[in-house]
Amino acid sequence: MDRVVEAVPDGRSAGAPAAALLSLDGVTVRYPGHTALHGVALDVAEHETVCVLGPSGSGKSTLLRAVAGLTDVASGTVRIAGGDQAGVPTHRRGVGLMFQDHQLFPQRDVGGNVAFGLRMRRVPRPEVQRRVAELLDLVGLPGAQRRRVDSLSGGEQQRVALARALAPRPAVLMLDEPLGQLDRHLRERLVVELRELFRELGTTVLAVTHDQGEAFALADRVVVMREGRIAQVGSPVEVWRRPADDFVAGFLGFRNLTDATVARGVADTPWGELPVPAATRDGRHRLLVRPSGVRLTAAEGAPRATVRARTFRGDHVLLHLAPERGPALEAACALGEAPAEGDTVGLAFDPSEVVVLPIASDW
Ligand SMILES: Nc1ncnc2c1ncn2[C@@H]1O[C@H](COP(=O)(O)OP(=O)(O)OP(=O)(O)O)[C@@H](O)[C@H]1O
Repeated sequence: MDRVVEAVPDGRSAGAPAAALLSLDGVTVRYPGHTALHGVALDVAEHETVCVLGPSGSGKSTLLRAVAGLTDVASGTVRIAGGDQAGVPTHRRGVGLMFQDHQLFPQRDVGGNVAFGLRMRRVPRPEVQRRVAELLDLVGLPGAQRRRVDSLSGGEQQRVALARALAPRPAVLMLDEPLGQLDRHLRERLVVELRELFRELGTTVLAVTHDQGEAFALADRVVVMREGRIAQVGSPVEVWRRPADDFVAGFLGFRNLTDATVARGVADTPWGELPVPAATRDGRHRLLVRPSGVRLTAAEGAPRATVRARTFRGDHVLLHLAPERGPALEAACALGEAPAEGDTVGLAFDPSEVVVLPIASDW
């Protein structure tokens, strides 16, 4: 039963890692007429990669900007290596930035752009050339030193911006949608290479991305934001297996969510009765049933559903089901066993794939 999961009560404030290089404490950011961050607390350990996820407008970019000193902090503290950054300008914070709107220098060629931070730090020319070549290889633009920036596609420019941010090997590298415009194939390759590179360089990374897959592949810990607050912090596995609440579960793409009343290990739900993890207390709960916990069965008397659609998911098929009772359900099904659209199937539920969430959120 190691896959039985209960929502972690402290999921919203998962433990601070040791030796925080970057530390936010009670950080509030206000724009005219709008509070974008509400007392955010977050520690990022040295050498750690933390990815911030969340819906549009939840404050992800504002969090990065507050750390970088690009946005005023109304209250609270940002510390880097223990030092309070209040009043410290961006260029003295030891942070490397790659932001969506961070333009390249159009008058410089690719090599000149990547070398910029190194030249500012008076790194010797042969070392600059070596590092620039190495970084351009890494981002998939080998030998592009002499190319004009305006001759590059948007995706290529993004790769140059990434190389430029990495070049000075900053203490904290901050990335806002670093791979946003790249095609999937390149993104997947770069995520793996970036992770290796960050490990090798010992870089501490705070990144914002819309792409869950990217965040989960890149991060040691993910932060899920909601309306200017942290909804959950944890390792990708923790967050995936134990979403702190309904919001996080929904944000991760889980659709099988329902209110339920539990008595003696059985939940009364709109889909009928289903078994829940043995440790679940009796009473009202919010339940998440993972698609892998919705099984098809030929058993007599099982609740029935019609297959509305099937989505190919690489190693399985996601079935979109219309149950006779209750709202739509998603079920993960092995490739060779997927029923056809329009088929009627029997349903069974696996309690080890049922997650018990808090009934109400205090947002
Ligand atoms: N300069 C500004 N003035 C006023 N409001 C702003 C400003 N910048 C951001 N906001 C607002 O603050 C909130 C948080 O914005 P932020 O850009 O941090 O969100 P985000 O999570 O990064 O969104 P996205 O994923 O769309 O980039 C939003 O409601 C946004 O409209």
